[in-house]
Amino acid sequence: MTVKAQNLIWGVKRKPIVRDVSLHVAKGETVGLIGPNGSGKSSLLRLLAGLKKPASGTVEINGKNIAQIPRKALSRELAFVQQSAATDTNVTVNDVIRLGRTPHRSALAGWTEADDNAVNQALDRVDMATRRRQPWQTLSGGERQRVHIARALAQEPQVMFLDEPTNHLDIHHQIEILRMVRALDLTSIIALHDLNLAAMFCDRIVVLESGEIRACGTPAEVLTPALLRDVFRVSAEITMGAEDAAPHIRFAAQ
Ligand SMILES: Nc1ncnc2c1ncn2[C@@H]1O[C@H](COP(=O)(O)OP(=O)(O)OP(=O)(O)O)[C@@H](O)[C@H]1O
Repeated sequence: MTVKAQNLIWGVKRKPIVRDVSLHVAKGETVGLIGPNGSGKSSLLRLLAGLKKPASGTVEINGKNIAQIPRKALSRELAFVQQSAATDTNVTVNDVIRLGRTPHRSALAGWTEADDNAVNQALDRVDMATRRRQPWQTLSGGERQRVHIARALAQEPQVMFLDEPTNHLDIHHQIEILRMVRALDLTSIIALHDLNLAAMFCDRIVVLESGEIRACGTPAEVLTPALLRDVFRVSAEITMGAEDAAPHIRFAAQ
């Protein structure tokens, strides 16, 4: 599914937070959203996913304006993995992931084999199949994060929005989760702080600065020493990978 944002504007009181953002994401693309703290990444993701209403501008998923799609129908198409999402404490891993099936179920229908398959697959994908009975409150931060990703996968969306999904994860699981998201046959937009991971796993990168798109393109086009200096205020050297390998950023200590 394609995602198309046109002239999105959103703010709080008199403070503009997302300023005239237009963006087109192709079907199957993995797009990284990077930018300094407070640049508007989470706000933009929430606008794109229909969790916030823009002051003006539109978001279309596969050509349909999301403002006109009922919430439940929208939840069958797109999933959102929040930054450290809260979950009811008195539940198991399995319970949390089953919630991902809610948009696919009607009030009268029972739990189906398709629901079971989606939950089992999601558990396998995040490497949590052996933990399905574990109480949520006993999980580590990284395990909770993986369970939230599994809940989104159980939703079987066509578009996935992930807000810093690698927070709390060890390096193995950071790479595993991003590799998996990229390999899924869906469109994904991921807010990330680790620029090298963004370069490794994203087809394109969008750079936000003070709520505006500062740059947009392939990792090699976007991640230049000048942009890193101007937007992130760091000195860095970029080593270009051979053929289609990702560029690698080496940050200077000062
Ligand atoms: N509901 C709100 N009320 C007031 N200010 C808000 C609200 N939501 C976001 N902001 C402000 O908007 C700015 C952008 O926030 P946002 O969370 O979108 O940034 P971000 O790029 O995701 O940041 P980070 O990298 O720190 O997670 C911040 O200055 C934040 O304080």
